[in-house]
Amino acid sequence: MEFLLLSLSRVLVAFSAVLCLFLLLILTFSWWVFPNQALKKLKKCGLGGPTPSFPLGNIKEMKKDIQSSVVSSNLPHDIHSYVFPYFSSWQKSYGKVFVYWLGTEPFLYVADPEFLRKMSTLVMAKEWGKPSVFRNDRDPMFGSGLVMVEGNDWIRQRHIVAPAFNPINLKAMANMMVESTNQMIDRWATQINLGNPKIDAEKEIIATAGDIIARTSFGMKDNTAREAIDKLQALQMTLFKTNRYVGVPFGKLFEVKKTLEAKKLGKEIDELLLSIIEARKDSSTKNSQHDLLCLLLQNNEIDGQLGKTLTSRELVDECKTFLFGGHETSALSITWTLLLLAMHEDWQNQLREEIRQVVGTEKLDTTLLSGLKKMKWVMNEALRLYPPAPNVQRQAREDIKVDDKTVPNGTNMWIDVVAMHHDPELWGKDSNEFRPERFMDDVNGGCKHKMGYLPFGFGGRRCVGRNLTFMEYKIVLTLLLSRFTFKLSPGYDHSPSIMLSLRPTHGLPLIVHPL
Ligand code: HEM
Repeated sequence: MEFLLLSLSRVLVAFSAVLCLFLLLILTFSWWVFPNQALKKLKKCGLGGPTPSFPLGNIKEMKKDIQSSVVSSNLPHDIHSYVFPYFSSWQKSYGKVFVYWLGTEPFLYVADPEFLRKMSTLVMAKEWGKPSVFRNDRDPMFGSGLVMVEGNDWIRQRHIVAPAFNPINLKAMANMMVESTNQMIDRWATQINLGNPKIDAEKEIIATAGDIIARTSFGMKDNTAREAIDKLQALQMTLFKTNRYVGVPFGKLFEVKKTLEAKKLGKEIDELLLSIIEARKDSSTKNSQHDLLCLLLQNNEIDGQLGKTLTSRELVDECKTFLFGGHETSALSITWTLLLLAMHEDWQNQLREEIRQVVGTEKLDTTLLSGLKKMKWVMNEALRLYPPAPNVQRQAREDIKVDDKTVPNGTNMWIDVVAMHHDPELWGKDSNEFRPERFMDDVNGGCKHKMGYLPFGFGGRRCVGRNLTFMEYKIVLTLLLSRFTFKLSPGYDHSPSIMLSLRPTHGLPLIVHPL
């Protein structure tokens, strides 16, 4: 018996030793050998950048730079070195195209529109990848929805999703937008009547945009949709407000609690959305409503005959993408505009006058909104100075040769939209000033390169929801400007920050007065 126990313990010791050796080998290869091979290859391909340390890559410097960055009080719109201090300082040493590392994942930084143009003439939309490291990390938020999917699956999904956003379908959603905005206006009026003209505009606009996207996605102010939006916001906090180590091998082990929390929230959101979708499929009114879900289900039926459909899983992921992507970005484009208009009362007055001339002062006729030209310039300028989506991402799925450089297959790409939108070489000396008239005669705002202005991304993967945003933007601004005048509250603290999207960290308090 004693002999048996002794033999068993020896086997266990030997097994543990082999296991440790195996783990050590995995760590050595993933933390050292593979990243070093990739680093050498990138250098050989002509791509330099800050030296990474393994296994964190350049994460340490990035975190340190964020803590020490200060927004310039003279030039409040010169935000690049504030929101991306590390990119701003690396640009000075390595130029507008270089490689940096998130853990053991190489990222090609691009702030040169000509480099981007050359790459995108070589790679078609369906051939681009989305960084696997982000796809994996953000799975609870976007799943395999249109934002993340690649190849033939992307073509199939885009083919079904894009028609839902055509102008005729969007027109049918305008009334829902007007109704939600009017409810916000009533709240503001009540608060002002009670003697409190200080409105937390960011919070209000985010809530209203949430209402609008719940209605445009699911047709009604469904509490289930509202609950899903609240959970998506909690998920965003969990994923982007923590000290996580994306790209670092086994990085999730540093934040097990947050990872599990994100998974749980993702699952709860999926269940909520699935219940809405299944109920709609069984509903007798499924074909008579004018919301995005109804349009997706209709397109699904038509395309089903060609064997191209969205599965229930994909429908859930699409709805999740609309709820989060469509809500947050649109709300921020309006919020940043309110900041800019509060700082430039002359533009408030110009827009008010345009509204009076084009749409009048009676009940809003949304078919007239396309005549609001100056409002479009203001929107474009706000999206330039404060792009809600501050970067665009891709991953190379083949070697891409641009002049003397080769971007190897598998390299992730981070296209720095904030940098390009503020670059004086592209926009001139006044690149950090609010000058909507630069868009008067040019949809690119006079940018010296047609790929230097990318608020909605580029190529075949450009944002599918932009027309919905334009309509929402014009409705909310028209109704607000027709009722109120506003200026910045003295308590406003200008500190934009990145939480996936570009947000005002401490909200936007405005002092609002009825006209
Ligand atoms: C101001 C508002 C918005 C901004 C700034 C914005 C920005 C973007 C950007 C930068 C991309 C990535 C494009 C690329 O990779 O080249 C994108 C993609 C996308 N957006 Fe938007 N977006 C906005 C509104 C919306 C709305 C309202 C919806 C839907 C309700 C939406 C749904 C999507 C979807 C589904 C994609 C993926 C498209 C694809 O990969 O084929 N977005 N958006």
